[in-house]
Amino acid sequence: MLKIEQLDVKERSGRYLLKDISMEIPAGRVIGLTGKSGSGKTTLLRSILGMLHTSCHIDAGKILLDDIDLSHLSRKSHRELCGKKLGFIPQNPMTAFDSRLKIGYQMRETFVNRLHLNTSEATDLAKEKLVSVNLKDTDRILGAYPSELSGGMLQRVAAAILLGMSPDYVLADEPTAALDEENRDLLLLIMQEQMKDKGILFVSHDVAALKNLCQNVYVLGAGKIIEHGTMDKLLSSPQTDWMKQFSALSHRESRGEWKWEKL
Ligand SMILES: Nc1ncnc2c1ncn2[C@@H]1O[C@H](COP(=O)(O)OP(=O)(O)OP(=O)(O)O)[C@@H](O)[C@H]1O
Repeated sequence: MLKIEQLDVKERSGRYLLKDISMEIPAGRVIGLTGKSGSGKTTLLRSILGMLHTSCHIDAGKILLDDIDLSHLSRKSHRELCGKKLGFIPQNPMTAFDSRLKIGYQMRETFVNRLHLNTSEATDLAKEKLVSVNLKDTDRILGAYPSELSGGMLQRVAAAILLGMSPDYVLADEPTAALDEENRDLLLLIMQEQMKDKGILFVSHDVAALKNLCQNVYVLGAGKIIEHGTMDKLLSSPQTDWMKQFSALSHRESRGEWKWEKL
């Protein structure tokens, strides 16, 4: 279980970026996180990953990963957990890759260093996982530089690395936001079918994805949890202004009149 208990995060001036956040992400469940732009979603993911900017710090509370408290770990110990216990799917996969190195080198190095495989085992694992995310032309993908692949392909390569690492918990930061419909559906299917034993925290504004994938959804507003429940309940009886607006827009979207833009 990944459990967050009464977490407060402050920036240097003393302003709270997160206040009294508590949530549970059990293994085998997908928990949604949504809310207005600037409400603190990325700050929460960064807190869990141990990647807060130096101008911010955890001021109170705990982040328990199977009983290890991450809130007081050194960056080095945190990094060791990342990959094996904790994985991340970024919004923009381009930022996850080194543009100067071929995909094959980056996949192999990750598997060699993190899983202690030899080069040939790492190459085999890379190929197997690329095929599992429907990138079947593995030699071409492994031989390509990141800039030679589309955003959807890179997002799938990032998913293939994650599947190879097989961490227990996955943090996904609006992973479908930059994808076309086909790649979006494919990524959601990969998460649903191939990551079904993981605990996933899924940050999104994608109503259909939140509805279909998540058992429980938390709504953040100005650094606090302002609502939570199933997506169906949040949409049918929204309590806060933001959720009322989100619900109204999502109804229009489902009739094909509206495309998502950040509220
Ligand atoms: N390094 C930082 N130093 C100080 N304040 C920060 C820092 N990073 C983010 N913030 C502030 O923290 C608040 C939450 O930002 P955050 O990026 O977590 O929101 P978000 O919900 O992820 O937004 P979006 O949906 O636009 O990605 C904002 O007020 C932002 O200005």
